[in-house]
Amino acid sequence: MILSAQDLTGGYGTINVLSDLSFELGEEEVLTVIGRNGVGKTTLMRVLTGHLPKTGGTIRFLDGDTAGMKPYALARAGIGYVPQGRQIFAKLTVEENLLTGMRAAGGHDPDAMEDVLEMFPRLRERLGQMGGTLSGGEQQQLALARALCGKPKVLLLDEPSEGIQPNIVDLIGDLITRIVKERRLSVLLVEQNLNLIRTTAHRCLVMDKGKIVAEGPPTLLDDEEFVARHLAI
Ligand SMILES: Nc1ncnc2c1ncn2[C@@H]1O[C@H](COP(=O)(O)OP(=O)(O)OP(=O)(O)O)[C@@H](O)[C@H]1O
Repeated sequence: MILSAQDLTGGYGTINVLSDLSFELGEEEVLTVIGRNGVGKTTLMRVLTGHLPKTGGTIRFLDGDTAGMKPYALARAGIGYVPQGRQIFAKLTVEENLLTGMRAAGGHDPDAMEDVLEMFPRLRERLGQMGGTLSGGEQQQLALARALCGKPKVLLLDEPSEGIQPNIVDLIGDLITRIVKERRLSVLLVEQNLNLIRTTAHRCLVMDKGKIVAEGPPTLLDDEEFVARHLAI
């Protein structure tokens, strides 16, 4: 087990969105979090990465309690995060964006950049281009590459398929599978895209009203009624 939450609560001010939420992410596991709009998936990612405070419960990463750790400390410790909407720096070049990923994790390792560019030939061709002028699919690749530049041990991805055409979604799926195999990473993936879940996930957590209400293999998604109940599609 590399990352876990036990009885986690948290949210915005006095509004608790997460309600006694518990899960465990195993080593080299791709664990998908599914659930309808507004059940708290992004809130969970933000609490796990220290961008929102928890109000109760415990988060453990690599056998240590993360209580009190700020986002930069969690990034340095090895929690990589690609937020919803990608949030790359529009006015920085692709290369500068990648360097911010390295610095956020506390280092400057030219080999890390080279390793990442080997996975993303499209970005290598565009190192000098402004982030904001990339296509949506290229921006998602940049966000993923930037997180990988920090050599994380766990990657938290919030809806990487959002607003992206199907062939790039397939590419992102291949990259996730490759990253897990080659870098021995674990991935917590918030996703609504059935194809991406089916091709990458080892296990699914189903979230409703701030809690995990079910858990099982991706074959859960073969049940249309289940999909209609728990996915926002
Ligand atoms: N900054 C905020 N202040 C107050 N409430 C918020 C804030 N951001 C989100 N919420 C509320 O928290 C709840 C959970 O939102 P969250 O974004 O975590 O859901 P989600 O499952 O990620 O949804 P989606 O699938 O639409 O991205 C929602 O009711 C939302 O309105």
